[in-house]
Amino acid sequence: MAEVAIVGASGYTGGELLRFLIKHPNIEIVAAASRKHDGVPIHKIHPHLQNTGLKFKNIDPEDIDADLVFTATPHGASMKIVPKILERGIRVIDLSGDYRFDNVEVYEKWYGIKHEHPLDAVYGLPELYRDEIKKADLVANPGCFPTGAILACLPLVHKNLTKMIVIDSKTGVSGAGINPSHMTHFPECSDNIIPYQITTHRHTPEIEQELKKISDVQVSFTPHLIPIIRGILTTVHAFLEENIDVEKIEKIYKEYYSNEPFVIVIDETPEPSAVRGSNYCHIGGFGIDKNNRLVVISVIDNLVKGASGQAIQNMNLMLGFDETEGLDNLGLHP
Ligand SMILES: NC(=O)C1=CN([C@@H]2O[C@H](COP(=O)(O)OP(=O)(O)OC[C@H]3O[C@@H](n4cnc5c(N)ncnc54)[C@H](OP(=O)(O)O)[C@@H]3O)[C@@H](O)[C@H]2O)C=CC1
Ligand SMILES: CC(=O)N[C@@H](CCC(=O)OP(=O)(O)O)C(=O)O
Repeated sequence: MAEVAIVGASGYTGGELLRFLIKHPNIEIVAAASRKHDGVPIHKIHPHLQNTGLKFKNIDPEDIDADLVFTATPHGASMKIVPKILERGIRVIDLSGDYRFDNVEVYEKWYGIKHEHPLDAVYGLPELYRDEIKKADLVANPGCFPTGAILACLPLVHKNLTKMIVIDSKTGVSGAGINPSHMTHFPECSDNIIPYQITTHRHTPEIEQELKKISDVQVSFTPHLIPIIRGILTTVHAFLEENIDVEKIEKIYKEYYSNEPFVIVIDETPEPSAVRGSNYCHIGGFGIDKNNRLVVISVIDNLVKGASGQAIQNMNLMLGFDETEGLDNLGLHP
């Protein structure tokens, strides 16, 4: 059994880590850290996790003893915690944006904060960096929008079929975490659609960083908050450099993802409800119009493939388990 701990266990992604790890056959949870809920049984905050015997503990990250620690903490907080854990020889998967950037100046510009402890990390998208993740001490788990967007674009950029990609994403409200804000207040976000951070969202440079490593593409990104709890639907508009049939595009996507356990290229139009609660990404909805604009749609659950499920996929790779162990949940529909 491998021993793991979760910092930020009282939050939404912390709750999802607990949900999957409780059932993982090779894992023992040795600490569910929370500053606010010391001694409180986890079901008082995560009411679906009954009869686990686990309690939150206000434990200093420096005192955690485990084989691997998940830091499910906000950006800015992770950079203060992660180095202290790594210094003690414990491997870390950080769910925040703090370690996702190759260039710390890009991070500081888009996040608007100074990075106190830059470190080398592996970007935790198994579909791109599986071999590097296996050996990594620090994995920077990708952002939720970048996961859905990058997966929807990878086959195209690998084949160099486009230089211009416009990404339009709709997200569920749980993407904003457990603490309410004006935008996530029920009367504001229900029965409504809220475009936000137009041209300024910090996931733009993250998507661009990974796609530009493969080919020279320009990326535009706009997020919208929609009144669902979980899920991200991303519509990619890619302006094609050559005339190509949509059937050929579908074939390229199916071949590219043929060996991936969690990415399925479907014949139907993707809908977020089909991946709710699961670690799957569905890609489909292919079409090409008279302007040679290709449309591709991806869906993920922001809390699972967009965060905690992907983090467990990375943990499985790091600890030498089957990549799909503990993630065999097919999801819920409707
Ligand atoms: N929600 C989502 O869909 C996704 C989130 N992420 C990222 O994952 C991380 C966690 O997100 P999420 O679970 O939604 O966030 P939440 O706000 O729901 O939970 C974060 C938890 O971290 C703890 N925390 C906050 N500040 C600190 C601190 N300074 N030191 C230690 N613990 C702290 C809090 O617990 P307590 O006060 O009890 O200690 C809190 O419950 C964030 O970086 C987020 O951006 C990534 C992808 C998707
Ligand atoms: C609805 C909502 O607010 N969503 C969040 C996405 C958070 C996330 O997953 O990304 P990070 O891990 O990079 O913080 C946002 O747009 O900032």
